Amino acid sequence: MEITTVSWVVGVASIFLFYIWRILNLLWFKPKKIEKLLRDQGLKGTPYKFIYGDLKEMVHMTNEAKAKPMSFSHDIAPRVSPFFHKSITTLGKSCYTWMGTKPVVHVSNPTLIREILANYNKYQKPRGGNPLSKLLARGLVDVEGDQWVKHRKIINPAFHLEKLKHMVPAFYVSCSEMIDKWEKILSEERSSEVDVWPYLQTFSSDVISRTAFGSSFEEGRKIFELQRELGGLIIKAINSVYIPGLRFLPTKNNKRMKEIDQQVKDSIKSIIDKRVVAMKAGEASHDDLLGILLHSNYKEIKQCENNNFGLSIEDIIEECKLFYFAGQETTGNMLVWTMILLAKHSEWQARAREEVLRVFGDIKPNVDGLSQLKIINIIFNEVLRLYSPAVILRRMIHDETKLDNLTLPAGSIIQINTLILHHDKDTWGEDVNEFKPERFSEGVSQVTKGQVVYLPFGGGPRICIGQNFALLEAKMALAMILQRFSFELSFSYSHAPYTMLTLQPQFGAHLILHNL
Ligand code: HEM
Repeated sequence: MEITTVSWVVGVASIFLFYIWRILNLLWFKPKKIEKLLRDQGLKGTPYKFIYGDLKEMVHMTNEAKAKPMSFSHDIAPRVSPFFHKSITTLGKSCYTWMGTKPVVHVSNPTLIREILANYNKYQKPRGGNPLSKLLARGLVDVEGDQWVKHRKIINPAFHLEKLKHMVPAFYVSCSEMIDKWEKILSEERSSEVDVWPYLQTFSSDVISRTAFGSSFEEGRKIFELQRELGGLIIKAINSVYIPGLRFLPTKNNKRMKEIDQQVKDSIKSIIDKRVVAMKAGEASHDDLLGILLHSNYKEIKQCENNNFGLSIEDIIEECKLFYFAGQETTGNMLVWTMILLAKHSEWQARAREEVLRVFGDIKPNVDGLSQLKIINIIFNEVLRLYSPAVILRRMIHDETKLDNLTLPAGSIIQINTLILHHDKDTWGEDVNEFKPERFSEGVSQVTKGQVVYLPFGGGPRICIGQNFALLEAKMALAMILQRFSFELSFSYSHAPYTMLTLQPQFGAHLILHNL
């Protein structure tokens, strides 16, 4: 009896010690081993700190930077990415930091960046973070390997230039609605202060609702309002709590997030069901993103004569949700920074307006004319360099990988600091922090000398699928704005770029609009 009790106690103690060892290994010994491995290869980095890695310092530095606006300068990396900026400045352009227990290897060598972005099977999108972020966006951004090839092939036709032409009327209507609101504000006086940021957000959101769902625009708008609420709740959850596990409890916020997710899925499904019925009756439009996607999916299934080859309805729901998250905020941001920069650099605003008036006069902008806007093109290039909406690109390796002369352990995160690369003196020259659109006048590859150092839309096979869509939309909006208004910075404008997923003006974009 006693012997049985002793063996039972020994058994339980062994299991207990085994788990303690596994936890300690995961949280301490393994990261410390990785740290030594990276250091022994000559890479400098921050020392690993228990469980959190650099998370606490990152949050602290970000909060400190966010506490006050900066003076008007385009040298924004120290405010936007204070921790990564400091790490790269003090440890070198190639270094490592810690995201919890995972090493983050920062890569800035253009040849290695090219290799990472080209090999999408080896260097995959990071996984295993907060499961709540899955509610935000899945679809194309969240698949790998053959699945990604299949998704991208079916979705690609929706973004062909030929198809995008049909979306231009939706860009025009959404922008007219925004301009009407500004004209109403200015109806009493010739000039008025307007925070243009919320208007540009609504504009880019309406564009996606219209172009994604066509005639079901109003239903689409409601869906995207819910998605915006969901986005806010998710960011709050990710930012406010960093005690592992706590964010997954059934709190009021967490419950609301799941509720919205279900509502959004049900509503999109109902739009799709109606559309499929209309398609079968030969009455459906093929000119909006959903129509093109369903058509392309149907073709793929028919060609392969097997339902397994196409996307499921669940997949299509996720792609529709993704269009909103990937396309709304990014394009709104690009436009808001363009307006802020043109308000500050009035000579470029005048040159852009001159071009728009020369091409269109005061008539409605059309696709052919938009493709002739060269000054606006170089202005966008420079805005996307200085104020890139996506400030970092991340990849993860699942097996030990050789990158140049480094051996990177499985589970490492690879980080390409787009914003910091775009502000690197060694690449762009002494005037790196000046707004000089003319640097792009001979094209992007001329200024970058063909190197992979300019990545506002990412690069390689997984480059942004919506870049032509975004640029056409932004050109239409800017052309229409320049036809009607001139603008300058208001005294109440505070320069405070910061990231909430993408790069935004923290205190809005207060401009003085003048009726022309
Ligand atoms: C100025 C506007 C935009 C910017 C700056 C931007 C930026 C980016 C970047 C940097 C990536 C690559 C991410 C990575 O490699 O990890 C990306 C991917 C993507 N973007 Fe955009 N984007 C914009 C507009 C849009 C629009 C309008 C849409 C759709 C309506 C869109 C849909 C997507 C999708 C689906 C992907 C994933 C592609 C894939 O993984 O194959 N984006 N975007």
